[in-house]
Amino acid sequence: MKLTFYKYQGTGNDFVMIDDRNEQFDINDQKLVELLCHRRFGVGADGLILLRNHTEHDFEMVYFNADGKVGSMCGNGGRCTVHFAHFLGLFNNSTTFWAADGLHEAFIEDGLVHLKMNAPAEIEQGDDYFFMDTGSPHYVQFLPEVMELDVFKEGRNIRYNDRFKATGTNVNFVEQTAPQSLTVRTYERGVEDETLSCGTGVTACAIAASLQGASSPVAVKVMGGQLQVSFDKEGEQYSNVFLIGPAQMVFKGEWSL
Ligand SMILES: N[C@@H](CCC[C@H](N)C(=O)O)C(=O)O
Repeated sequence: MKLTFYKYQGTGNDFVMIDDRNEQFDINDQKLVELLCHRRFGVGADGLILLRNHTEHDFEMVYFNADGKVGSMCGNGGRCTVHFAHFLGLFNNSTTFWAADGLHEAFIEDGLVHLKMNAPAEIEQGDDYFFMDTGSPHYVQFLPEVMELDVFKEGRNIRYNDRFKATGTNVNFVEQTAPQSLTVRTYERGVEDETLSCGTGVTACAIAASLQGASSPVAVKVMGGQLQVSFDKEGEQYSNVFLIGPAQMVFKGEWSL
């Protein structure tokens, strides 16, 4: 039996994408997801996404991390799934879809996917960090010269500290390069390594930057490209948070089961 898949990338965060509207994929097959994502024995990806039908919305996105476990929200994966849904003809101009953290709206304009993100319900601010959930949990730390940092080592230290080791967190290191511009590098839980981009992470970093004076939109450079985050802010309440950036179908393939 053959499994048809599409390889996607959004600013270098890459995914195995499967049209699973007939629900043939066994979501409990953690080993298969892990193998498909494996960079030597499989297709290679940071995560795997199933596009499924939804009773009230255009589609549902089911996201798995590269470790094979069902994940929380993935912002870049969401942007890629919107592109894929448009490719499949599931919407024309704008769409609504269901994901792990609930409802999302999106549209494609000038080749960029605009994905509405769920604003964090609360934001923890420590001496040298922010922590919030933008669909996935994110620890955010500002520092100078982020390109000099050993992100794998420093990210792993935080992800596996006493507070986070049980459920994990993603860890973002941010350099503010101009009042409205950030450079972000992220250690991702479930991949357990630095990835080239993390959409929910970039969203958290832009919100953290706005709490320190940045206004919307915030331009964010990541290892795999350029993203933008726009939002409305009233006090510490955020709404209309949009993650904006490119999404690309790289190739189509078949996996023999
Ligand atoms: N790459 C993602 C985040 C995916 C989820 C993350 N690995 C987690 O387990 O929290 C993104 O673009 O948001």
